[in-house]
Amino acid sequence: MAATTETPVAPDAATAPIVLSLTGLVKHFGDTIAVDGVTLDVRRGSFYGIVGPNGAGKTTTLSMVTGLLRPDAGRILVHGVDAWADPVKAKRTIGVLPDKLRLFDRLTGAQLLYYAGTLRGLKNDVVRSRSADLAKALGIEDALNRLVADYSAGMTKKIALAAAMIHSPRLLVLDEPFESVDPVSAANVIDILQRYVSAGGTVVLSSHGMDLIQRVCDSVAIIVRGRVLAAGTVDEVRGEQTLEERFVELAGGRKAAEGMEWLHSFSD
Ligand SMILES: Nc1ncnc2c1ncn2[C@@H]1O[C@H](COP(=O)(O)OP(=O)(O)OP(=O)(O)O)[C@@H](O)[C@H]1O
Repeated sequence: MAATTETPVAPDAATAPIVLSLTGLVKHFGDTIAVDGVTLDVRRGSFYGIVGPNGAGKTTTLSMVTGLLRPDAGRILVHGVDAWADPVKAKRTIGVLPDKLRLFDRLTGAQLLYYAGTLRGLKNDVVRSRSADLAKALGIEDALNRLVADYSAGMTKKIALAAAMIHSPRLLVLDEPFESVDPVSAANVIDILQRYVSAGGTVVLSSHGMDLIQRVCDSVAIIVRGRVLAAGTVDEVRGEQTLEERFVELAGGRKAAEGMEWLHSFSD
């Protein structure tokens, strides 16, 4: 894909404060090193993409940022607050869309949003009006009174996204927000997020959608085997290539489709 003039502009490094700072993050699971010294800075007003192959450590990194997993080593500062020394203060400013959605799915969508909003200290009427706004923007108004357990995958993602945003956090950490979401809804969500970023919010998201990251994000980090192999503005990271080409290069290239002839010898 050719370079576009629409590439989002990264916040000015000289003036925009760092709202999320990761230094030397490490996480092991037994003998597996899931995250191996991740260091990243995200500035206010940034739309920051995290990409990497399956198993690269993206979810593990984001889970440490949002307080779901304790790091073995390293430091996370959210708006200058150490996320593991003072998690209550740090979490107040974050909205989280976790990867494995563990929602209270015996609640209706409206009840889930009510729970999310009141947990964050919002008054009843504020929760109700924001729930209505979010449901309308995400196209799930008709589903608000149905049990979340009965939602489709995309609808579940949307209600979780609404729950992450309802308290208008300064920083949104979204793990694969567009997975299972249809293209029209994804475009609506992007629109909402772009307006949020223009107003000074910050988005950090992981995704496998290289075109989407290249189009929407101003900055990106490519994580491979638990390490940041490239980070910076999207244009810095991709250089003369598309982001996808750069990603494939750093991830070790594509494997030639050799062998597997058995798959073409149809057994019936
Ligand atoms: N709870 C866990 N117990 C054991 N190993 C884990 C656990 N969570 C993650 N891992 C391992 O850590 C590594 C990184 O996983 P992670 O889920 O962070 O990758 P990812 O980049 O988010 O991948 P994907 O793109 O497939 O979602 C993988 O090898 C994974 O098997």
